[in-house]
Amino acid sequence: MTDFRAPPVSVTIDRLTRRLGGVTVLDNLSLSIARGEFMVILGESGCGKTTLLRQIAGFDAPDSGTIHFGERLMSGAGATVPPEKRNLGIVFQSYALWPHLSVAENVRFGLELAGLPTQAQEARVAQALAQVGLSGLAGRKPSDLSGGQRQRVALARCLAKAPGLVLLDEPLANLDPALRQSVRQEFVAMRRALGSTFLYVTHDQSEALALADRIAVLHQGRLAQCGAPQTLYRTPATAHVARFVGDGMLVPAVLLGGKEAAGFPTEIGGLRVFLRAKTGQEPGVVTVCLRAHDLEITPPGSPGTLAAVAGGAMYQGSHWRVSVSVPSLGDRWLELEHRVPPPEPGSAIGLAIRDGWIIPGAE
Ligand SMILES: Nc1ncnc2c1ncn2[C@@H]1O[C@H](COP(=O)(O)OP(=O)(O)OP(=O)(O)O)[C@@H](O)[C@H]1O
Repeated sequence: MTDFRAPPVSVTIDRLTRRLGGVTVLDNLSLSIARGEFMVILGESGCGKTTLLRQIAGFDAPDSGTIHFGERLMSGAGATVPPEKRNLGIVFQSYALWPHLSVAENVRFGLELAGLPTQAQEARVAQALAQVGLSGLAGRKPSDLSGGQRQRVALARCLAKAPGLVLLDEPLANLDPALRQSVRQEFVAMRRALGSTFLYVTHDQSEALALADRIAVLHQGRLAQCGAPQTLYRTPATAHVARFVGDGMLVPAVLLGGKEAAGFPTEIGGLRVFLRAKTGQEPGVVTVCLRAHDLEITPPGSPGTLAAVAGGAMYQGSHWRVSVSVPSLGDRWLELEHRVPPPEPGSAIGLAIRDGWIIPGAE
């Protein structure tokens, strides 16, 4: 069979600004997505994710800034290439299927518009439906499908079209947790089958961490950080990213000096520990991001630990998630992962800090 897939495109967003109803929804945003990359746009509700996707799809034009696909100017600087001329596949959370058409007709719809010969259309539809496991349901109407099956039809439509760029707007939002996991796997398979560039919008950090080559965190219409999932998790650029990706706990601290063999000497609540920091971080008051697995309960009074008090614990299967309160940090509550039954609430404990990341700059 001939390869009908469109080559993946790169997307370059340069200083894009969009104001809506007097609010700057996208604020001087620049972002480059490589050919064939799986980029996830992550951010809380209202940060501008859908507005950005609409800009890339060509449903809306920017106030300033440009969008290029490869070398080709798509939006801004006088250009407005309409959505149907952008060779896109779009998967919405609402599925956006035609209710009066069958599953196969929905998948075929875009191919008819593209003027593909009937036989080639049939072949692509059959192949796409087989890929998402819906061959047996080709004649059904969308109303006779489950939510997961409907979303698979939307994926099949995308597969059949084989575009250079696939945009996905919260595609799992309407599915229950069990289905989410399996449809998520479909995205991975679809990406492998198409080789297209994927741009996936979500507010769900676990989806982002699981799927992305790189994650772009959007905060109030600006790019807070863009990098590989591990980079965002281990070295968040801002307090917002630390909290939003991996539920980082933020504590005040004092960086005491430059890097030593064990790391950057830092004082947290009166305890001297060695942490990670960006090269060139100035000593002084800083904010530290701690993860639950960086903390450890020790016997009370153990050397090199903070005096703390055990709080409640929640059993999570492989471990307990335990809350502890630290008097020298103003009775701040921290959470940690504990592999054996935890101490009774109210018990005095020691708290060891094994790792932590100093948020760059003074916050
Ligand atoms: N046409 C409009 N007029 C005025 N404000 C708008 C308009 N469209 C969007 N906004 C505002 O712009 C902001 C960003 O909206 P957008 O839909 O892009 O956010 P989002 O990150 O996709 O949120 P969600 O995850 O809830 O879908 C919101 O505060 C929204 O209220």
